Amino acid sequence: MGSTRPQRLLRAVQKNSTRGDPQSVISAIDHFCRHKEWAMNVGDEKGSILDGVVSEVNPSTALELGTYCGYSTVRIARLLPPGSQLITLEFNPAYAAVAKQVIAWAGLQDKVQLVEGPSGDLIPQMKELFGVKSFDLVFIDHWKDRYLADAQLLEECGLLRKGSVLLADNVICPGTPEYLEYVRNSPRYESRYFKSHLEYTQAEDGLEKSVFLG
Ligand SMILES: O=C(NC/C=C/[C@H]1O[C@@H](n2cnc(C(F)(F)F)c2)[C@H](O)[C@@H]1O)c1cc([N+](=O)[O-])cc(O)c1O
Ligand SMILES: [Mg+2]
Repeated sequence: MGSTRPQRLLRAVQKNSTRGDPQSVISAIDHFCRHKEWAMNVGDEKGSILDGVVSEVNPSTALELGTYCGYSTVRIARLLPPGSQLITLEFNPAYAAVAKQVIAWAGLQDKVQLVEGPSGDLIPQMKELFGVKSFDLVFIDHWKDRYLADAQLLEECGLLRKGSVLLADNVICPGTPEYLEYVRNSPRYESRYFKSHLEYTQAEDGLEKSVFLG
């Protein structure tokens, strides 16, 4: 059984970065994806926009939908203040296994709770499983046809408060048209588009930042 791309990405991290140094892990993944094998990480260009929003929000509780190999998990967790927590949801056990090792290699395992399963089941359990009152920041980067349903589920479960920030990847490429239409037209959100490029390419893509107004 040959290796998978996530496994090769993990090997590149262990070979080309320093244990306990998140920035070196980020650089090793970006180098691997730019020069060896493309992978669907948010990447360095959109990643800088993500960093800016994380720093601005300075969340005590953050949620990520779609861990994949843990690249954006590391980007977010490295910026979190002491005592804050990032919960990241991953559906695919093989991806979760790789992400756990990437997060541990970066030394960020104490700030991150990686939970395996479908968002539809897990989001309603956030309060009872982790004592979450509400999320200050949600980074949405999972299946594009789940963005809208999961944003509405977060609302319905009372997991958003006045000022909670949703940051969505890929709103242009591959695109999330119904989510975009919702957050841009709903009176419950103040939404803004950050134009960028699809990771490691020159294609247009961007992030949509939407503040929940309560
Ligand atoms: O399809 C893309 N991303 C889909 C990403 C999907 C990832 O989210 C996980 N997930 C599914 N449900 C959950 C939850 F939350 F339920 F646990 C987590 C999946 O297992 C997968 O690891 C994509 C594609 C391109 N591209 O250029 O094609 C570029 C990108 O940046 C992309 O993100
Ligand atoms: Mg993405």
